[in-house]
Amino acid sequence: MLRSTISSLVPRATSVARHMSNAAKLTTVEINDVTGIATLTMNRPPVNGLNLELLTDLNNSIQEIEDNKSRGLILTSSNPTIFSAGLDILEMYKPDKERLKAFWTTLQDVWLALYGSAVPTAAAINGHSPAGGCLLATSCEYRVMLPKFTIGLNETKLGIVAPKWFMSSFLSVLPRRVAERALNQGRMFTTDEALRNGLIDEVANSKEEALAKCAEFIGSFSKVNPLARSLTKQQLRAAELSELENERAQDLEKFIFFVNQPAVQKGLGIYLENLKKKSKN
Ligand SMILES: CC/C=C\C/C=C\C/C=C\CC/C=C/CC(=O)SCCNC(=O)CCNC(=O)[C@H](O)C(C)(C)COP(=O)(O)OP(=O)(O)OC[C@H]1O[C@@H](n2cnc3c(N)ncnc32)[C@H](O)[C@@H]1OP(=O)(O)O
Repeated sequence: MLRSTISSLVPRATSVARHMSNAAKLTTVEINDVTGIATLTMNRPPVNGLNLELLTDLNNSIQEIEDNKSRGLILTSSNPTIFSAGLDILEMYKPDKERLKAFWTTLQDVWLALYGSAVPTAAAINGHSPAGGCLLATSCEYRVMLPKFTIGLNETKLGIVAPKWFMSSFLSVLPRRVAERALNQGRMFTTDEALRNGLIDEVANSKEEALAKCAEFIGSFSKVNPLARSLTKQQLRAAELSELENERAQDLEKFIFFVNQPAVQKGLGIYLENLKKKSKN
């Protein structure tokens, strides 16, 4: 922490971004040598569906960014129209028992790491962001979104239930009555609606502008002691984090039980079929 305090006082050499992670992975991390901010990009075509491998790479990348004492983390996508389609439904439909366990455990890890991250976090939402995509975005401290996309927790539309910790992230951003109604309806907000309701903080007209606005937000902490800032954030988020930490095993059990219910499997099958039909038209 002292290192980042000192480095915040020392002007950095001018240079372009430097890659830390290798492109064969489903995420890349680029550190801007001038600002010290890390951009974490999801890159799993076609829709950044969060499967076990993408979640594993996300988790490792967040860890890498924390370990390297980056000045902040910006989460974005390499896809020009999709931030993330949320959880890869194929992980939950007719699942393999062991893989399903690893999948959910890694999702828990990612949420704990991102929501509880010591560094300032922001999401440059450069495309649609349903369900798990919205979870990632609302785990960050700041959101900038491009026009004409959608974001929200649409789980009820799939016949599934957003776990409590998904709701915690949502509730950390939206007023309770807006969150409650949206969760019950499985509402997807357009960019304009998201801005009006406070689900996002700003709108940008291009990905570059979104990244710049995220960097500006992170830069707003440049004169704040990083240790004081991160301890303040951690205290504010401690209750939700401990709730999952203390109930991880039960949360996993509940998920496995719920996903394996015949009615849930049937609903997921129909939802997938409709998605495939839509993509063929
Ligand atoms: C009492 C109980 C208490 C507690 C409960 C305990 C546990 C809770 C249990 C479960 C909770 C689980 C939580 C889940 C959260 C989720 O994230 S579920 C996923 C929700 N996601 C969606 O609904 C998004 C669906 N996708 C879309 O809307 C569109 O695809 C999207 C707008 C993202 C992009 O549109 P477009 O660019 O037109 O692309 P296509 O629709 O053509 O899609 C391209 C191909 O990708 C496939 N695909 C899309 N999304 C997904 C996905 N999420 N998973 C898997 N596959 C996906 C799509 O089928 C196309 O495939 P094809 O090319 O046809 O093969």
